[in-house]
Amino acid sequence: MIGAVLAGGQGRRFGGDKLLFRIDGKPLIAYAIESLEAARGIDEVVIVASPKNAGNMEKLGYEVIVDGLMVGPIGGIYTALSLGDAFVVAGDMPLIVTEFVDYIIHEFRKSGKAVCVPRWSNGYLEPLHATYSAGFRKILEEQITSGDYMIRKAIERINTCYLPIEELPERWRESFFNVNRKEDLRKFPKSSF
Ligand SMILES: Nc1nc2c(ncn2[C@@H]2O[C@H](COP(=O)(O)OP(=O)(O)OP(=O)(O)O)[C@@H](O)[C@H]2O)c(=O)[nH]1
Repeated sequence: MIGAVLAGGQGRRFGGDKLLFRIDGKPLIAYAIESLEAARGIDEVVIVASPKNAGNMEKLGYEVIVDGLMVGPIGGIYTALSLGDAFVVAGDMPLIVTEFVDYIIHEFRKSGKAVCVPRWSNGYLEPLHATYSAGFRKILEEQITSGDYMIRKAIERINTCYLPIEELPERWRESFFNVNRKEDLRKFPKSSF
């Protein structure tokens, strides 16, 4: 299983290159990478970068695959799946709980389904903290070709393994925390920002 970290956004709300923004001396994206590297279910971590970000990400010393589509996170997942089954996260999620990642990978394998994704009781999905099979790439391709880039719609077309978030340990929820704006860094406990 690949661990794929998406790094193709523009960071408009943050105002600049947020994934390289250093928190306690470490680039924001490194936090997500290290949490995935620690997961037992993940063999290799790859950054799925925009052509613009690829060089900088390579400099960090990680494996990079270039997303040539650039149609948003759905294209990042599509690119990651060219390498095989993947657990996909956003690069701006610094508090990923490794135990939760392993739980999702375990449930994915147990279910035999094409996707395993956490879901809130109001129906909201967390598709950037989910496991996808390589076979789901075909469905994503159809969705992208249709011109509608909503990941959710592709997921809802197939028989998916949904994990009810409210029934899981509450401490795992910090996994979903992501940095959109500079102010969000204040919520990041490790930061002295
Ligand atoms: N590979 C890839 N990753 C993407 C793409 N668009 C967004 N991402 C990543 O997906 C995650 C969520 O992105 P967004 O919140 O939509 O965009 P953002 O750049 O983080 O922030 P804004 O520009 O402020 O919306 C981040 O890790 C982005 O780097 C894309 O086209 N390709």
